[in-house]
Order: sequence, then C-alpha cells, then structure tokens
Amino acid sequence: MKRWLIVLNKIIETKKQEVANLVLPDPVQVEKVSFLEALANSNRMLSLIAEVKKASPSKGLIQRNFNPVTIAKAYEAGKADALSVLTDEQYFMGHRAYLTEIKQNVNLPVLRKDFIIDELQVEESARIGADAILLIGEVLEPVHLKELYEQAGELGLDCLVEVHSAETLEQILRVLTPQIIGVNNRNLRTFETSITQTKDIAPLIPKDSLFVSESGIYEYKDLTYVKEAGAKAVLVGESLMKQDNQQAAIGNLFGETSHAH
Ligand SMILES: O=C(O)c1ccccc1NCC(=O)[C@H](O)[C@H](O)COP(=O)(O)O
Repeated sequence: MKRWLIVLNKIIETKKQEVANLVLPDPVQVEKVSFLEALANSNRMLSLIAEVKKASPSKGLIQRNFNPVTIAKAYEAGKADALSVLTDEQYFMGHRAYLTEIKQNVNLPVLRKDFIIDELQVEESARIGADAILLIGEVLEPVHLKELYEQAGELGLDCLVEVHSAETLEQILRVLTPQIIGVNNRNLRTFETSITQTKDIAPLIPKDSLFVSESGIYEYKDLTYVKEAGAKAVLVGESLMKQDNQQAAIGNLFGETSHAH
C-alpha cells in the first residue's frame, strides 16, 4: 500500500483510540468569538485564517522555534481574521492545551484543526475553548457529519465543512447546506496541493455559504487566483509558519510590503 494512504488511515485509527480513552476536561472560561462573522467582515481582499502548525505529515517539522501563543499574537498583530490551531499531537505536534492558551491570550476566533470523528470530540472542543471545529467530508459519512454539525451548533460552535472533491461536496449538500465550506486544495490521500481545485469546485458552492480556499497558498498571485475563483477566505499554514516573523509573513502574502509580489 502507498505511504500516504497508510498515513491517513493511521490518523483515523489513532483518533478512534484517542476517543476510546478520552477524558473530557473541565470547561475553560473564555469569551466566545464568532468565527463566521469574523470571516464575513474582513477588511482585506480575502479573509485570512492563519494556522498555528508546528509540523505536518507531508512537510515534517515546519517551525523549530515554536511557541503557540507568540505565533498567535503575531498573527493577531498582522490582522489575521481568525486562527486555526492544530490540536493533533501525534502527526502535527499540536496539543489541545495550545488552543486554550491561545484563547486566553488572543481575541481572535479560533478553529480547532483536528480529525473530528465523534460526538465526544465536539464536546471536548467546546470545553477547551474553541469557537469552531473542522469537519472533513472525506473522513465522515454525510449523515454523521450532519449530526456532528448540529451538535456543534447547539454548543455554540461554528463548523468549517471541508471537502476536496466535487463528489464529496455533492453528497454533503444532499443532507446539509453548511454556512462555511472549505475546499482543501490538498488531496488528503496523496498530500499533493493544487489551487486549481478551488476553481474546479467553485461552481458547486451554494451562494449563501462562505467559501474558504485551504492549503497550498504561498504568494499573492495565489490569493488573486482563488479570489477570482470565488473564494471569500483563505486558510494558510505552512507558508506563514515557516517564516521567522509571522506578522511580517502576513504582510508579505498580501502584498502589503514594498518587496512583495
Ligand atoms: O498538512 C498535511 O500534511 C496534512 C496531511 C494530512 C491531512 C491533513 C493535512 N493538513 C491539514 C491541512 O489541510 C492544512 O493544515 C491547512 O489547510 C493549511 O495548509 P498549508 O497552508 O498548505 O499548510
């Protein structure tokens, strides 16, 4: 079997074990901030969800000098609209404590970026202080995704419903019209990224859903490409994380510094 297929299957197996052993933490007291509203009201050409991500299966270690709160504050100073925080420990070197610490120190809404497969993880997300969770279409059956989506709504969490393929989106739209839909330009089975995926899927995004383009965004021309394709927001991880100064990295990406694009 190919290495990448083994990795995705392994991640999901790990999540099943984690759920089986999950002890729910006491709820933290942090102020909820609307993820959806933040994305809908950006001052930039595209709203930015800036990702706090130390490592990934496709890139290995991305940032050696990793302090989640320092990075989140730099993103806030760079006027990101929202944050995405990896909480998976085994494959992304994240931690659920990072999300809580960030919520206690930064005023931006925070998406919990993990592989949510069970109701207990949705409850856990609310308790650790997340404002939103990721639900991955390629990982969840549509009916189960809808159940998790509704549970999240009852707990005051927004959902970023992510798809890679047109087929997955069509299946989800038969049972649910998500408020926020992300097209992941990364194929989770091959790990290859191509922003043409955003353009290919764009005609299928319902007009009332907020359209996010995720992964593989490195420079200003990528922003203009996905904007022209219809995206209203971008989720960017590696290209910001691998730089030394995350505030400046946002300015560079959006062409707000003299030497950009
Ligand atoms: O990033 C990976 O290698 C990865 C592998 C398997 C499943 C998910 C993976 N990443 C999650 C994401 O999609 C990204 O963290 C996110 O969209 C940001 O992407 P990028 O800007 O390319 O870091």
